Amino acid sequence: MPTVVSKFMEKTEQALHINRTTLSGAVVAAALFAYTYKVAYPLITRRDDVTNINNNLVKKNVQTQNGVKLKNNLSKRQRLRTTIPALNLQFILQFIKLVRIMIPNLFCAEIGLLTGHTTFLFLRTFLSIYVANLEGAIVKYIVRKEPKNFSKQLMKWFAVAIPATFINSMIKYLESKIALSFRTRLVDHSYKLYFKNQSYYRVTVLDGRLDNCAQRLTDDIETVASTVSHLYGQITKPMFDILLMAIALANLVKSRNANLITGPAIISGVVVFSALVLKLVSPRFGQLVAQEAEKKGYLRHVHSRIVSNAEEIAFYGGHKVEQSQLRSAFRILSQHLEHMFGVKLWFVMLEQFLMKYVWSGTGMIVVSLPILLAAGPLSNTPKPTKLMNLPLLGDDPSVALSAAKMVGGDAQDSVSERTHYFTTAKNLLLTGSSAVERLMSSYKDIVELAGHTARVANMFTVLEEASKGIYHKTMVEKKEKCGDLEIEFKGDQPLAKGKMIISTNNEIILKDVPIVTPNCDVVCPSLSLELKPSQHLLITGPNGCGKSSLFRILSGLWPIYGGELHSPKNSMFYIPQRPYMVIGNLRDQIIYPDTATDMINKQITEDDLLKIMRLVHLEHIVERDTFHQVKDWTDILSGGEKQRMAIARLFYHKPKYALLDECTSAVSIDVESFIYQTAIDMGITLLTITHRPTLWKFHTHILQFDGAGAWKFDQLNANNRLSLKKEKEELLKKPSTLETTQRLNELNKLLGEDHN
Ligand SMILES: Nc1ncnc2c1ncn2[C@@H]1O[C@H](COP(=O)(O)OP(=O)(O)OP(=O)(O)O)[C@@H](O)[C@H]1O
Repeated sequence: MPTVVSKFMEKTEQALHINRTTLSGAVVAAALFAYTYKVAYPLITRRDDVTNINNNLVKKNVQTQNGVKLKNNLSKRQRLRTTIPALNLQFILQFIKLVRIMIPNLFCAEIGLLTGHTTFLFLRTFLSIYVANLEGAIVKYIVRKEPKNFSKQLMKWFAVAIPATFINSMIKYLESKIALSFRTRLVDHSYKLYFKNQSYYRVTVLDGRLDNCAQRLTDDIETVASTVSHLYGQITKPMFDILLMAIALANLVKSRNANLITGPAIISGVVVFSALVLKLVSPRFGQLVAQEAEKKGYLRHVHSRIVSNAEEIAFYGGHKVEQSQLRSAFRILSQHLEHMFGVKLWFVMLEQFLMKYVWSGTGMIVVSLPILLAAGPLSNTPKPTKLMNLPLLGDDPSVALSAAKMVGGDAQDSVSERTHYFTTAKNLLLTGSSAVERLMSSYKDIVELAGHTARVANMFTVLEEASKGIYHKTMVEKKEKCGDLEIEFKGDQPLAKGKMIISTNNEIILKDVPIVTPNCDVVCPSLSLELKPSQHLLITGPNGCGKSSLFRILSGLWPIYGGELHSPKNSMFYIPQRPYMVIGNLRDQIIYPDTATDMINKQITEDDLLKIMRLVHLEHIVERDTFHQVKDWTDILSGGEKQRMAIARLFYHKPKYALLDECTSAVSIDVESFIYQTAIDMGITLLTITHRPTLWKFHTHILQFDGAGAWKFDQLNANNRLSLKKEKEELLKKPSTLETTQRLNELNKLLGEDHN
């Protein structure tokens, strides 16, 4: 072996015209380059990790209010490190999870598509070898000046072109079909999770783990599906190529009576060494693409905010601020891309150097070894090889003969025979090495896939957990005690220990239920009340005292951290101050969230809808636009019209309880009173948040929050009004503070004595 190495060095020195010292210097320089890269790169990414954490902290800091402090940064950083996407066990587990969604069983359509794709890939490998030989034969007949044979081969060549182009197109077609099929499976799965138990709300409000769910649901899923489909072909095809080339090459080398161990051993050694070097210096592509997706998502988010608030921004003339925010979001993305390009530049350079030059050089050395190390002029007449027997060469005897000559059939001319051997072996090696190159460069794609896989798999995990009521709101400082309320924590997360019970007698009962925000701020430590059907409740209190939060708790949107909530199933209908308008026609606005089929099943006709529209004084819209015009109703309807449309929705659904959150603030007082009376006549029990005293008379009970966690639940009658008057008189005697002024304003509104 040492003699082989020494001879190899000698030949290399001669070939490159350099001495041994220069050669050793080059090797040391290459090693130094690899080492520097390995040391420098982690430094770059370490800085990147910190930037990323700081960005996250700043973002979360803005979100956390009411004195909630940030948690220990160090443990966060450590946690972040462990979740950096890369080619590791975590990626494999996440990938298996996605594969089980994309290919649910062995008899699904995707397996059929993959089998078809594999068959076509295999056929292409055979076909390219066949075409290569056919081209060789064409060249041979040109050289021999045999027009008849030349035409015959050319006809074959054209005949082969038809299946060849068909196979190539089919490969592309099937790759796209597989990508779409995978995407459909992933999208179906994610939509199911996204809409299960209001997860779309929970992940945005209650959970802090998914920063931009829309980006993951669209772009990331698409990238995972198309990359997996592309990688399948990119890995399978080179494997076929390597296998077939290796068989052909082994037969060829055997024909030279050369050692079958040394050559493959050297090639394998070099390939393994290059793979190790590349792995060692490879940038964290997974992490980089995950960060890129996050930044793209943020840019998209800023754009969509401008679209949905265009009118407000235009009124304020806020284009400068919005433009600077858009620019800054784009700058963050472009800086990241620049950083990525820079990192890729060095890696691609090294990759090209190893794969294009080191491998080709090694290949040339290996195929030349049987010639260079031969003891004298070639004495053995090479035997016909198995290569000739391969069906790949076609059934034309002249082609087979030509191949036989190429691999050494012409014993009289040893120089030309050695040239033929070398050329054939080199061609086979080049095809094989380009296949290995494609396989190795797939590594980069796989690591990039890891980034997108991590984002999609994490999204599935968070959606699954959110639908089960498991949340992780990061950066919340433990507030174990607030007034009389103790919140129990498991690790970092507060435990929602309250009970939700379905009421069988249609009553709403709250027993010691605290109102706690998703940031764990306790707005009211304990609330108890009982409400029967037809007991209409008026809810009052200063801003931020928890009125709307009570509705969120009653609707089951927010978890309850203690006590018991009894409420009837599917019997509450919430109407906010700014009602939501759905995509669709006028009928869809009224019946939302019912569909047209639901409406037919309920035997409600368009005449009934027209009657409802008359009740809310919107019949002119039906006359103008009909029930079937699809328009952007959010922009077309005025604020008051939208509120009346939401009331039309209430009259259509006729729920047991209506949760009305200042939902008629833009409706004129006479129409408002009519609407309230109609709702009561329909048998709907009202829970109303309002500051309008004119609505007093429609309610039987009152719940008053004081803004400091205390509350009063009472019947609303003349006595009650008297007690409010008494409270006002006492307040007037006290020195004026912010609290007393606020309460006085509140009482004035309730008593209808607000003269401002
Ligand atoms: N999604 C949320 N995450 C964290 N805190 C929230 C969230 N929504 C509301 N809060 C906080 O909960 C508290 C009560 O809010 P709520 O909306 O119930 O007030 P409100 O009494 O309806 O006020 P207003 O009369 O102004 O509508 C406020 O301090 C608010 O900042």
